[in-house]
Amino acid sequence: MGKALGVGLMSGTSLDGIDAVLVEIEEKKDNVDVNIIDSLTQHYDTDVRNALMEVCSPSTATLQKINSINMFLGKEFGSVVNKLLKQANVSKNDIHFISSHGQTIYHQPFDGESNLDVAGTMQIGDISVLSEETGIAVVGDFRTADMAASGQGAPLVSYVDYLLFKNPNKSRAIQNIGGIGNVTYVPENSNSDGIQSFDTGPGNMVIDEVVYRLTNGKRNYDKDGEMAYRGNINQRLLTKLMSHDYFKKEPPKTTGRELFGNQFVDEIFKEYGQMNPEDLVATVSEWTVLTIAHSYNQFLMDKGYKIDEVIVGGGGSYNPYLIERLNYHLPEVIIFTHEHFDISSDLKEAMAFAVLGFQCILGKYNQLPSATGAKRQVIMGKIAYTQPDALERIDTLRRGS
Ligand SMILES: Nc1ncnc2c1ncn2[C@@H]1O[C@H](COP(=O)(O)OP(=O)(O)OP(=O)(O)O)[C@@H](O)[C@H]1O
Ligand SMILES: CC(=O)N[C@H]1[C@@H]2OC[C@@H](O2)[C@@H](O)[C@@H]1O[C@H](C)C(=O)O
Repeated sequence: MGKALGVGLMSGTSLDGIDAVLVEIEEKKDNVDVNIIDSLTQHYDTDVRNALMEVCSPSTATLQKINSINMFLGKEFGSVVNKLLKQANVSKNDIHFISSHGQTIYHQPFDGESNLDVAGTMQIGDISVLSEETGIAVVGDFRTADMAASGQGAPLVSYVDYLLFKNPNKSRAIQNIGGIGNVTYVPENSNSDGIQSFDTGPGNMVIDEVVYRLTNGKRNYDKDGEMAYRGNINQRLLTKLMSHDYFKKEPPKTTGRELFGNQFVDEIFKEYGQMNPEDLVATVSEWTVLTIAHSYNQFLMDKGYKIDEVIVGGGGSYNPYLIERLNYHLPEVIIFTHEHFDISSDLKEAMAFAVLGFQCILGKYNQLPSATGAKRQVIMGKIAYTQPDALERIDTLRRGS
C-alpha cells in the first residue's frame, strides 16, 4: 500500500491544550516515514483546564467528575479533528485512523503495599466517543499495554525518538521539556536495544503553577522566561528541591502530577511564599534545568555513556532562560532544539502518537522494553470504531491495499 493518512492527537501533562497533526505515513524496511501535512493547536479554556486539574488530584477528583470529563474530552478531541480536516480540506473518508494519547489524569508506575494496590495509569478522552464524533477508527490507551508487561508505561515517545534521531556517529539525548521532562538517550550507531529513557523530573509543571499563583491566575506560564531572567536563584530552596528522592532513583523511572503537582507547590509556598516572586520563578526554573543536567551526569555520563548532542523539544524549548541555563550546566555538549532538524517542538508528541497508532493497526511492536523497563516487547494500543466504514478503512491499511 502507498501512503496512509492519519491524525495524531496529544494532550499533555501541562494541561495547556490539544495538539493535532494530520500526517502522511508509510512503512519502510526498518523505519516509518512520517510527514506532517497540517496541524492545529487548541488551548483549553480556563474552566476546562481547572476541571482537568481537579480530576488530576486525588483530593479534588470525584468519580462523577472523572466519568463526565472522560466523555467531554472525547467530544472535544473529535471537534479538534473535525476542525483540522476542514482546515486541510480533507474528507474523513480519506483518513485511515486517528491515534489519541488521551489525557493522563493518574499515573502510578509501581505496586503499593497491599496486593490490591497495583501499578496503573489512566488516560481519559473516550475513544468510542471520538470515533463516533469523527466517523474514523481511533487507537488509544497505549500505556496500559506496556504496564501489562511490567513496564513503567512511559516514556513512549522514545520509540519514535529512536526512529527520528538515530545516527551512526553521534550519541544524542533527546530531551522533552513538557509538563514533565523526559529524555531518550540514543547512542551512536546503536540498535534499539541501546536506548535508555526516563523522566528527568518536572519540566514546566512547577514553573507554570508558581507563575499562576504569583500572578493570581493572570498568567499560566513564564513567557520567554521573562520573570526568571529578572530574578535571582535562592540556593537554599534550590538545594532543598534537589534533595527530592525522585532524583536519587535509578532509571527506568517515570513521574507526573502525583509527585510534582499542586500539593508539591503548596509545600513550596508554605515556606517560600513570601520570597520575591521573580526569585521564586528563577529558582524553580533553574531547578528544572539542574534536574536534567544532573540526570545526564549521574545516570549516563558517569556510567560511561557519552553525549555529543542534546536535542530539546516540548514547550520548554521556547523558554530561552531554560535553554541558556542548560548550555551553562552542560558546557561540553552541543544543544539544539527540534526545529534545527525541521521538527516542530510543539507537534512532535502528536506526530509520535500517530506513528504508534499506525504500528498498532499494522500489528507491529511499537514499544521499547529498554526504555520503559517492560519484560518484553508488546503492541500498545486499543482500537475503537462505531461504524463499519471506519473499520473498513483500517482493514485496507492492514491488507496493504
Ligand atoms: N514562549 C514560551 N516561554 C516559556 N515557556 C513556554 C513557552 N511556550 C511554551 N512554554 C511552556 O511549555 C508548556 C507546554 O509544553 P508542552 O506542550 O510540551 O507540554 P505537554 O505536552 O503538555 O507536556 P508533557 O510532554 O509532559 O505531556 C507551557 O505550559 C509552558 O510552560
Ligand atoms: C504518564 C504520562 O502521561 N507521562 C508523560 C508525561 O509527560 C512527559 C513525561 O511525563 C512522559 O513520561 C510521558 O509522556 C510522553 C509523551 C512519553 O510517554 O514519551
